[in-house]
Amino acid sequence: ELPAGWEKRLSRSTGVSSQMDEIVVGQHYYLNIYTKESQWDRPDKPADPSGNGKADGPEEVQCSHLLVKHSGSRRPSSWREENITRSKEEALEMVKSYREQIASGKATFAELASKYSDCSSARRGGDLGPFSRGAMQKPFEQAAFTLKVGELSSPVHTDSGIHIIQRTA
Ligand SMILES: N=C(N)NCCC[C@H](NC(=O)[C@@H]1CCC/C1=C\[C@H](COP(=O)(O)O)NC(=O)[C@@H](N)Cc1ccccc1)C(N)=O
Repeated sequence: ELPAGWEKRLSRSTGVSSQMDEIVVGQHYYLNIYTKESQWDRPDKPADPSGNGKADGPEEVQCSHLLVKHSGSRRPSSWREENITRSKEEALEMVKSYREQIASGKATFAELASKYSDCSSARRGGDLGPFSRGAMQKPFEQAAFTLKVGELSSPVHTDSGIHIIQRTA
């Protein structure tokens, strides 16, 4: 029997949580149901309800993003283009090209976002301002809260289209 406040879980995906060093699939780990912190070692005492607060990463992040919409976007229209018909594949190629230009220093994030982003935040160089969990679509949130400050995401797919995200704070 587990001490109170713990649940035994099976790690189905890699990167179960930031506390885990090695990343394995199919291993059991233990979840503190209060703080959502996880650990590999079987707990020998009741879970501590007062988390140390570092487990879930920052409460709030600030990001800029460059969004390329496609025919499958939930709203295939933007300030740039009334009716967006490009394919998802084409959008992905464009996003990869923008990412490469930014990563190589050929262009700044703000330059490309203000020219090419299909989001109204283009007029602010892609800046979305600060946001906490629960504001953005899940794939976007997961990527944003995993990035370190200054880091550039790989292409992120949401119902809006394909994003490159840069965490700025
Ligand atoms: N700051 C917030 N809380 N604003 C509400 C965010 C709603 C949220 N949006 C998203 O998850 C994606 C990722 C980032 C932008 C975005 C989508 C769309 C474009 O896609 P579409 O909706 O045509 O499919 N842009 C927006 O929402 C813009 N207002 C973001 C923004 C623009 C200017 C200043 C600040 C924020 C959602 N839950 O749908």
